Amino acid sequence: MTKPFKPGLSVDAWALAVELLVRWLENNERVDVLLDSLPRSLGRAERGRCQHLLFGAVRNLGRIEAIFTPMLARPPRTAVKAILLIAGYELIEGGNDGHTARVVHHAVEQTKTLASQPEAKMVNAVVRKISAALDAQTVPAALAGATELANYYSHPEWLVRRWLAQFGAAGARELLEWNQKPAPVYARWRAEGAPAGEDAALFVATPWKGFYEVKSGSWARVETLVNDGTLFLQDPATRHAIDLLAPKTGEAVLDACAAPGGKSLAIADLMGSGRVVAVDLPSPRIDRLKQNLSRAKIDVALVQADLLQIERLGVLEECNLPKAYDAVLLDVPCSNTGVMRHRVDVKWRLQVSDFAKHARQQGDLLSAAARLVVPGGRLVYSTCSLDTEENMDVISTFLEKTRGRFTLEAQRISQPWVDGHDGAAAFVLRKAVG
Ligand SMILES: C[S@@+](CC[C@H](N)C(=O)[O-])C[C@H]1O[C@@H](n2cnc3c(N)ncnc32)[C@H](O)[C@@H]1O
Repeated sequence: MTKPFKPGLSVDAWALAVELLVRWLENNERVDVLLDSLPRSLGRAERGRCQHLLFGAVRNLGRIEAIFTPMLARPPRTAVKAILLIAGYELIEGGNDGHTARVVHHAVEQTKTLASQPEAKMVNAVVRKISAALDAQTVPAALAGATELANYYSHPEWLVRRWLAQFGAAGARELLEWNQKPAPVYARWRAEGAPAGEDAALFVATPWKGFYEVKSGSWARVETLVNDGTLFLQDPATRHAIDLLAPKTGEAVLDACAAPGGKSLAIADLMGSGRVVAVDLPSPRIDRLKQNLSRAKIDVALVQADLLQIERLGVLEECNLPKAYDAVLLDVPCSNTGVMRHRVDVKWRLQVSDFAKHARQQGDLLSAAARLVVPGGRLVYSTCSLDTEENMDVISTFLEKTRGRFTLEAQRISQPWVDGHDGAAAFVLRKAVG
């Protein structure tokens, strides 16, 4: 086990990445939560390097583990496994002449401090063999089976099988390749116009109106722009739900699963005036929602409540808020299969049974949200899932259950390998007038 953080201690990013990876391997803590636990005193560059190594190792875990596991007589201690994974990721990343020798040397020196001298000897031999094995690997052939794809592209085999069945060999392969690339950071520019003056140099324009890619190394200034509300860090895929909701000035709009508030803010930005109500369960996510909503130009009411109970308990009436809304957005919890490039640990947490579990919850939330729509009003159901079971299947079941009281007017599905950004799905349903 590596040493725990000590405030004020001078630490290097590599050792910190090993420590976080140990915690992830042992306790399955979420990687974003682990990163949040890094000491505040850590410099921006070290924090960035630590994140890069941790994400890279988690993203490539399956491929590296499949190489080194058969080389070892018994499983290594977790700290040594973390060292092998991070060194393995550095080898995958590649570098100039002498890169392998530098990676081996560094991993060996770190093992002496973070583990033990005998383990350093083993790391020396195994990292060299990982390098040779990676050099010998070739990209799987066009019709490679699920096992080979799962190993090479570092995904659970059951998930690869599911994607092969849903997206075909070419789509599944492109999705796997997509998920293995480091994800750019995107921002939605909230201020008038586009980034100008010195700020223009921090961003790359995208084909998606209002969205910019944040250039690496821009973070110091970008953080200020986030804090003063000029921009919001958000993937272009989020626009689909907002476009379909089409909130208008003066309307009453409910964001029924709002935290951390990216879509509430986009709704408020479009409306100019009107009533926006943001609902989410009481949880620590509410603090981020509050913080983000304080940046909206119009008044957004925040309600901490369970959407499934909101009507029965008369929560909206108690808060003097409308009981029904011109437009309701329901951005449900889901498998996150559309955002795995950003959320690198999701693929290792997900279980095949999660899809049905999510679909049941999504169906219940959809029925609850539907009761809060005025006659003639619109209900947008959205996910960041690519999976039919959480998208069209949920909508079909809902339409069947509501027997003509709602009509599906439009849908948008983005697939990363087709659209060039995160995956998402959005469906707009119109409530009958009578
Ligand atoms: C995908 S996230 C929403 C993201 C948000 N719309 C945004 O753009 O920032 C799903 C949210 O649904 C919330 N949620 C789950 N069950 C809920 C319930 N029964 N009532 C209210 N909110 C719920 C979760 O707490 C979570 O914040």
